[in-house]
Amino acid sequence: GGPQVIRVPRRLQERAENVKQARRPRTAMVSTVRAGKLLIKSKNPQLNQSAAYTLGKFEEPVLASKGWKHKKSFGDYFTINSTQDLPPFLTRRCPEHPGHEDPKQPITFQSLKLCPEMIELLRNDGIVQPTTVQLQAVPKLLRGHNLLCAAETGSGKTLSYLLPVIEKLNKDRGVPELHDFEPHVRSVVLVPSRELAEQVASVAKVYGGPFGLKVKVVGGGRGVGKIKVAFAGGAPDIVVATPGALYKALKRCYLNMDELSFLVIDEADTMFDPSFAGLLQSILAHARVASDPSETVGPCRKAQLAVVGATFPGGVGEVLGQVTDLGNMAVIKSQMLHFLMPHVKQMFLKVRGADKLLELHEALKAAQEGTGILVFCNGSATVNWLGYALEDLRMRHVRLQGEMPASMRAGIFQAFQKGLVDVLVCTDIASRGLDTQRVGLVINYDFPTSHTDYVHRAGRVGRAGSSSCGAVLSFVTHPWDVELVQSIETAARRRTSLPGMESAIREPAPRMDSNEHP
Ligand SMILES: Nc1ncnc2c1ncn2[C@@H]1O[C@H](COP(=O)(O)OP(=O)(O)OP(=O)(O)O)[C@@H](O)[C@H]1O
Repeated sequence: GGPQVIRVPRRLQERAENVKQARRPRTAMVSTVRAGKLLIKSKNPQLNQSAAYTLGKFEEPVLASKGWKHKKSFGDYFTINSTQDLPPFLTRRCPEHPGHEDPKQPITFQSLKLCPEMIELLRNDGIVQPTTVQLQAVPKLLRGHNLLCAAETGSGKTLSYLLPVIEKLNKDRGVPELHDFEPHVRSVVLVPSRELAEQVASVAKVYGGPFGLKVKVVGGGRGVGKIKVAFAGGAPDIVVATPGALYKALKRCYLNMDELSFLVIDEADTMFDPSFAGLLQSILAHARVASDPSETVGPCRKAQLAVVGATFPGGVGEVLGQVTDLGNMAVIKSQMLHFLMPHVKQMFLKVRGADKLLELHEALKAAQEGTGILVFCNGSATVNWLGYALEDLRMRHVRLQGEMPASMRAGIFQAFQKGLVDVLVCTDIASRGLDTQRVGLVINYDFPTSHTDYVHRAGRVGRAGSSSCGAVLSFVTHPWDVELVQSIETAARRRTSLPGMESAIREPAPRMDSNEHP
């Protein structure tokens, strides 16, 4: 007979069509490109994503870096474009700020109740409007609170604690020095590297010096003699120190923290990292930390504690909860914490290990003369090797890594900072806290091994006071780099914070009672 006709019921037909739809590649279904600026620009234009496109809540983004574990992907690239010209932490107007009468007027430092001399000093440096973190932190510290302050890189955290510290030290001159042999220090700022200590101390001198406050800096690696000398001339008002050096000074009684009014722990996540945590606890044992503002006044006053940082990955809250009562700390957390910076262009290039030097050379040659460039490597050996390779290519640069002797490290960062040389090849030692207003380009020669390191390295550009927003160029070589790249790309496309860092501050671990310790 004739051909057999099988009739498929209409309902079944519809269902089959639905399945086909769902199986169709997503790119063919949803175009992520709209009119206007691109957020993600990929080598394959199909994978571009417009700034105007919003990803659905349950929609999985299609990533430009999807196949990057595969060898075929070498030569592929994509860019996360900047979507705004100004950094998010600059305040223009803030109608919600109490005491700010006219919401149309920009807020100035006047509204922060700093003394007129200080406001004048700031104005001389072109600092007129407080950043969001300064706006929140300064009043809290002036009122005597302990503070946990989490705000993005380059948002002006240094002044947010130094200004109230200086203001209060200036107003309250303390008791005259009685015991010369053991100088009493009134405030201590702890930072993880000697370069950062120098930098914070120089800011403290600029704004504390005119009020007659004495600032000293002590860093490790130079023997106890140097530490002793630093305190030989009597008690400084502000000591900026690395934990190792401060601990030595305390142990040998070159310094005493009995009359301490302020203890600041900057770059908190590094400081609470296992490599420093023990030392930090020993230091904290020398300080009497106030548990509320009423204890910070009077003859038996205790010290205010400020813990400051740009990244608070999971775990920090726990360690912190063991050294201080988190319940009594005022918490400031900026809205953009752990987000990719929207004002910085970030490029990712999948490149073979053997081609990295060539790509780096091209990028350095293409950069505008006079632009500061940081080239990050994951280890000291790579910094040294790359240094020799760049010498062969006659590319002028300086190097900074933690395994250099302290004498060699001295002055290197300043030389770069002053613009004597444009290229600094370094490890993550330079990613933490160093203020690099002149840096226009960060190059990840080696891809960082954590989100935290990516955020801090990228945070060396686009800082408050920088003239341009700058850019980040990352070389991606190994399959194990790819997952991190993919999660960064996903966060960019979804406009969310980087994963794994969200809850560290909001949900601190409950405080462990001392008698519960094993
Ligand atoms: N209100 C302001 N207006 C303009 N520039 C400012 C202001 N406050 C600070 N700055 C400048 O911004 C730069 C960055 O500040 P700072 O080094 O304190 O950033 P940070 O938040 O500590 O960053 P990081 O997390 O990288 O340590 C400094 O050069 C500082 O002088």
